[in-house]
Amino acid sequence: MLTVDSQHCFSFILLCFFSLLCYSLLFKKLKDSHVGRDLLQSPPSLPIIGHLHHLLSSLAHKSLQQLSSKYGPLLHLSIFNFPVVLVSSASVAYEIFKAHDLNISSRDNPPINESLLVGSSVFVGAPYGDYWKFMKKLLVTKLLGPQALERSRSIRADELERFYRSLLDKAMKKESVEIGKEATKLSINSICRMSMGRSFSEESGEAERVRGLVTELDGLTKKVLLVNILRWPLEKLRISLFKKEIMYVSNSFDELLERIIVEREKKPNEHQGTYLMDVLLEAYEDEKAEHKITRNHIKSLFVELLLGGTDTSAQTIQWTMAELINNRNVLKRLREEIDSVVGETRLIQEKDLPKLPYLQSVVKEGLRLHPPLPLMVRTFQRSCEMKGFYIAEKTTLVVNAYAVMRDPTTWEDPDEFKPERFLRQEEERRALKHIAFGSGRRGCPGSNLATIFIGTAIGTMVQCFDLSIKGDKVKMDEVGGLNLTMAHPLECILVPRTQPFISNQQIPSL
Ligand code: HEM
Repeated sequence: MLTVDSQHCFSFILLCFFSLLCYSLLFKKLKDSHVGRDLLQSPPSLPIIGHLHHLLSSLAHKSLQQLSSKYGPLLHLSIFNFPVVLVSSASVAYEIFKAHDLNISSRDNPPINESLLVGSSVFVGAPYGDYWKFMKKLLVTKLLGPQALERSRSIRADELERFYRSLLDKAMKKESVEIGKEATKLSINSICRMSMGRSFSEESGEAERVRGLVTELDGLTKKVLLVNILRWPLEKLRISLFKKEIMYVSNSFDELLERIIVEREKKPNEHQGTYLMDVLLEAYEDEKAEHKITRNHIKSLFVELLLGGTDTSAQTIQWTMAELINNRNVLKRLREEIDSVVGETRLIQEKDLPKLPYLQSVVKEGLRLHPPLPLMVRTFQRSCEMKGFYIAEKTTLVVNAYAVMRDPTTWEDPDEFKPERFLRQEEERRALKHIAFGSGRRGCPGSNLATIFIGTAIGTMVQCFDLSIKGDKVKMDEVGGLNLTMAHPLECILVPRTQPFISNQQIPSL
């Protein structure tokens, strides 16, 4: 097995050219059962690598958006002869998620079996089947469903207050605040306490280490996507792409999570049945459990929760605050709503969110313009027809959520930050134009939690502080990667606009 890392990537691509030339001469295309049927339109491509260069481009979602605005919302791409269907409009996304949901409810695991990030133990990449159903049920009942969220409300209230106090402290010292960093702390601490009953210690440096690993993992997402999409040709050629980098981050998480698991195993009765971590450990030790799980299954799930649940919310908080700073009229209206509903004597909390429709619209609009995961990848399990076109089994599906949510045929002024659109038009609220959380049975199970994180964090900053930045406007450039990240992370000086609040937790009637 050949292992390739980033510095050798260019030579690797050259090698691939030659190897795949031989490969495509020696092996037949996947299947020819579509002969005589209508095939999707395919934009011009390069020899052998096909459309791979669009996915390798620094902003893949934009490169694919340009392709679709020129050639149409439903396209056939090929990568080394392996078929990919690209969806870029709300109407096609609607059809695919409604009519083909079961058929596209799997993603294919890439073949670094031993890795916690992309190996055989992952949940996000697990095929739709018994293991996925077992884990999804636990995730919903123990962490992300409405009743679980109700039970963990006081943890989030506590962490929101810690977030507020940290901002207040920096405001008093006139220190600039990196909004993304503060938001990451809020979401990591909340998710860890909600799922394991503990957060990582700041004093021992453990918390900083975890944030560092989440950032490294974030930087790996594009490589992970490539490994995913190139899975079949790489397997045939027995090449393992980016293995060293992926295994380094995977091993670091492994070490950290093993320590936590051993700690808990020493005190088996301390949290029995309370947290997701303990329920999983009970299932791991129970010979008769509904589904036999391994230690790696538990570790992989926690790595996925840390990545999928924390950076996504933190990025959205950062982008949306940047939009508010650049659109002062929206900020003014939002502040008026919060002042009139929450007042100036206590800190906003999540129970206020249903009474704050404009804040909810601001969150939706932030996610519409800046979806943290702009490309969603699935696999067609069986061959099917879509809009009269034939799609072969095992075709990779890429839904460009970024293009769908800026599609000028369905959104008025698609590139403008206009939260009112969600208040004004009933039609705008309908699902599937807004697909920041995906859709169907593999859609994001953390959407309610994410909406709470984003709504309360933005609400706190708008309610409690005036924000200023260097220069007139925040620069809104995106940086390459699979996640939609700000090229110039948002830094603000905060000035308190309310008297410091006493703790919400001490007000029993709230
Ligand atoms: C702004 C925040 C978030 C965004 C935009 C987001 C977006 C997404 C998207 C686009 C998917 C893939 C959906 C699809 O293929 O249809 C996904 C899957 C997932 N998300 Fe989220 N997410 C967010 C926050 C969270 C949170 C807070 C959690 C949990 C703590 C979470 C856990 C997951 C999991 C476990 C999956 C995999 C689901 C499966 O494969 O069945 N996400 N998310």
